[in-house]
Amino acid sequence: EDQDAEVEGRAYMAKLNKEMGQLSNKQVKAAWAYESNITEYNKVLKLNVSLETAKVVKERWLSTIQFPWQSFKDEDLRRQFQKMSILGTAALPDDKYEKLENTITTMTSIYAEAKLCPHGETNNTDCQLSLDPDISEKLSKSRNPDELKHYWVEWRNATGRKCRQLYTEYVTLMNEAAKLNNFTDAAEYWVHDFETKDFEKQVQKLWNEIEPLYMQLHAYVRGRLNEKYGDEMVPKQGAIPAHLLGNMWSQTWGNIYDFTAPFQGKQQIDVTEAMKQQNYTPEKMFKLSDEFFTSLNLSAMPELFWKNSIIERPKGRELVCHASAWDFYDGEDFRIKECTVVSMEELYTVHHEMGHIQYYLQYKDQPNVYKEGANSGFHEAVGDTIALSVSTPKHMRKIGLLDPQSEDDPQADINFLFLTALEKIAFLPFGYLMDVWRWGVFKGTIEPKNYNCQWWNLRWRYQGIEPPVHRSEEDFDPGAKYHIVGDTPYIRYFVSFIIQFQFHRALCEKAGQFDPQNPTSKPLHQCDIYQSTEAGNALGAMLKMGSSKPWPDAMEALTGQRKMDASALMQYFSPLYEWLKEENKRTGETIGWRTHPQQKR
Ligand SMILES: C=C(C[SeH])C(=O)N1CCC[C@H]1C(=O)O
Ligand SMILES: [Zn+2]
Repeated sequence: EDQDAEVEGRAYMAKLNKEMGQLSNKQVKAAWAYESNITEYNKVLKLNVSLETAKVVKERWLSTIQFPWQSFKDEDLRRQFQKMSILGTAALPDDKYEKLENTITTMTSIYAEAKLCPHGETNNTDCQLSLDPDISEKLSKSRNPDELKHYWVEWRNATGRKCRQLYTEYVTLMNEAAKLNNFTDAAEYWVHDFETKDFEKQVQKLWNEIEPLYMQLHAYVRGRLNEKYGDEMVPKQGAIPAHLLGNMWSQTWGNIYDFTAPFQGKQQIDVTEAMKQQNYTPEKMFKLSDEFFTSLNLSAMPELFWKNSIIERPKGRELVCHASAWDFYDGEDFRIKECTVVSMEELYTVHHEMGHIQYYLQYKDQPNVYKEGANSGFHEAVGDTIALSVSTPKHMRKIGLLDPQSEDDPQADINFLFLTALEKIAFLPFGYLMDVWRWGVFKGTIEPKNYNCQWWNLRWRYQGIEPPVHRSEEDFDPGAKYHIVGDTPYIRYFVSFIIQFQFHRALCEKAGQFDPQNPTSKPLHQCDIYQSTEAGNALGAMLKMGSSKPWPDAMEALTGQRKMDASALMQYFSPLYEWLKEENKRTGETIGWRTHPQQKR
């Protein structure tokens, strides 16, 4: 009868995939309606659909686990059953599931609707500044430490501080759900998705390999900040004050390129001004990205995408502005929601989100259960990999955002590598510590009474930054970051920032723009795979797999490697690494940060 069970199991799974697709479509539609227009009505609607869906999913799960799928002969059918046998948070009893959904929705709304008063205004009447675009622009452009401190502190008062209790409840419910799925805690449940034993060890090892490069970048940038803001504000051997790095969370430092660039006076490589002069619009940015993908013989965005996406902040309503890409699981409806501003930084976010949509398009004919990235890091890496080609001065000249005769001298080359390092290397410790903190919280090694203190210990230890003002356990600074209140895991971005360089190296090889036998003949950081159908076909073949095979198989299909490997990233940045070591030695910079977080007065 085993044979019959497998025959029946195959028919059952085919039907289940179809039904789960329809359920997902319904649930995503309700989530989209709410996140693109935050009203009480849409919140209730979204919650009801979630509850209803969870009930059906739990019922189906009870049938799924009846099958003797572990003994099925067909490996692929076993894999589908194995994935469907993990129920997730729907395993919670109805009232707790509703509480969990409500808690996440409430925290996300607090974050999305937060408004601040302008700095220096005494009459606090028109406090209507929102994160996107107003406050982000202040953090990016202001060179006034008091103004930067104002927005840094007030944002945390308006978001994290208001979510501390909610977050504690969220953690309890997440751990209950994890246990109902036979995981020790929610950390194990989240890490399970990577199907990689000793996953935490592997990412820790990757960070250790990259840390020396980060330390050199940190020392150099601190030197420039010390020049600009003085010894009092930026001690030469201390941690960097978090509010001076051009970003609300100090997670990427590209916005302070202007006064930190190694060779000043070189040709401008921040193309934001050129975009504005050429009347770039959000639509033009998306069309530019679409054309890059089609130049690789990958899929164009379908008409429905242009019709249903929201690519500019709509007026007169509240919405979740954090950029996102949506699969409606019906093979036709794919959308991006992004409060796009015209800037170079945002052009990369556009490519990032378009990479998600391209992945959805490539695996749209997979069974529903496989409509996901080989792992969640793969999904975050697609758009960024393309953006590594787009960002090259060579490509920017090709599309007219850099003037053609601009010099191609070694100093300009270092400047470009430095700008990319401010985005990619500066990010790595942040991308790592976000879930180190959350794994600790879920495991219970970080208790509610130490949430904020432990957060700053990690921020100090891995990023070498410190808060501009005293922090206490009245604050809840992790909650000032979208992914924490939005229940979105983050180690996926750390994985992405490693593997995107492996993908880039493999694609550049296929495009004839990199020779592994002679890596310096065509430097990896100057490679642009634009219009290479060899590269595009190889990328498409991997994307089409979705999660139908364990991710090492997908990685091998494209790169020939089966492991995450920092060597591609180190190869890409090696000219900068050498320059930074030389420069820091020449100027006598201290590498690292000695002083412990000073208790700010
Ligand atoms: C753009 C997205 C949506 Se998936 C994002 O959250 N990212 C992209 C890079 C890191 C991370 C962040 O903003 O913190
Ligand atoms: Zn993403």
